[in-house]
Amino acid sequence: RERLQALQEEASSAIASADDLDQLRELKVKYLGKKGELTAVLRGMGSLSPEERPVIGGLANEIRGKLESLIAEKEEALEEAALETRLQEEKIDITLPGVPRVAGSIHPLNLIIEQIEDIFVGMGFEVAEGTEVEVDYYNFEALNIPKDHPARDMQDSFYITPEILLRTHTSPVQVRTLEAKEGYVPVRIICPGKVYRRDDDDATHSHQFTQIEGLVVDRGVSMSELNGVLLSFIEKIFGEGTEMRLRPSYFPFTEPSVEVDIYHPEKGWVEILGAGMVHPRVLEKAGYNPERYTGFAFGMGVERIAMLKYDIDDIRHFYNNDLRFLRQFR
Ligand SMILES: CNC(=O)COc1cccc(Nc2cc(Cl)ccn2)c1
Repeated sequence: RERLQALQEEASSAIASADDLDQLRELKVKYLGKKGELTAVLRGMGSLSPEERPVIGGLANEIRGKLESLIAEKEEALEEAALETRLQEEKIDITLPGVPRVAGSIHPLNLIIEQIEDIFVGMGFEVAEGTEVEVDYYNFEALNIPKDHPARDMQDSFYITPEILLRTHTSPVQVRTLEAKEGYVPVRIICPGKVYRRDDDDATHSHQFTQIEGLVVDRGVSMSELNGVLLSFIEKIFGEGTEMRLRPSYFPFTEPSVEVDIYHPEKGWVEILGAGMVHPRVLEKAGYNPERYTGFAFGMGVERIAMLKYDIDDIRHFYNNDLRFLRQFR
């Protein structure tokens, strides 16, 4: 009897002080398991007298029941505590702002190039591209720019050898395309690309900039078609109702030549591109009979268009890769 009492005391306090489920499980095996201490007592009952056996057996079973419910309560309490701990540790504050996904974005120059390409492709133009390193013939000679013309001076162009240079416009691509078309019409192309000039580098000039030229050659192409194509382009880029005007100008490769202005609400009339009817000598050199075919061409600086459209004050922003600038074009 005393052994049972002592065992109950010992087991009850051990259960009460168990601080995790594993300990509790060990106690369950230790006291109530097949080789447990209580089971051992029950086995040892053979040595008791017949009148003592039922009393001790009853007491032992009573103790077993008590210990089992103590363990069950403790188990529940420990599970409760474990859940509470997890709820505390794994708690998340759903009102916190999400983690921003840093996404890339298209460079503003490429944005504008894509817009301009889409507009002209919508008017039946194809996009033609070519190398940035060119030879003198295609960059100057073929465009009716004679050897002694100022544009060919060393201070204006980057020469690699006396015959090889960085192209100063994308016109060479136009000429090469004309040659490839071998006199077939219609030619309707636009040529975007990087071009290089030795101007000094300042807020409005950069050694490297991006130009887009357009060219149409067919039978009976007229200045009025040029006018219509340009007006349609300007309305799409700068918005319906944008006013356009043409001023007489001069380029060696077009005759007549014009400079095209748009009316900017703050800046007034600003030049955005040059154009003209393709000079007969340029057609001839490219294999087109100027008696039979006529054409028009135009050229624009993409940075200039972008600066006007997005109100950018310094062309160098396009090349400094300052994220504060680039992020504005997400
Ligand atoms: C920024 N202003 C400009 O870039 C002005 O560029 C222009 C103006 C007029 C014509 C052209 N291109 C051209 C091309 C051929 Cl193949 C024949 C005749 N002309 C480019």
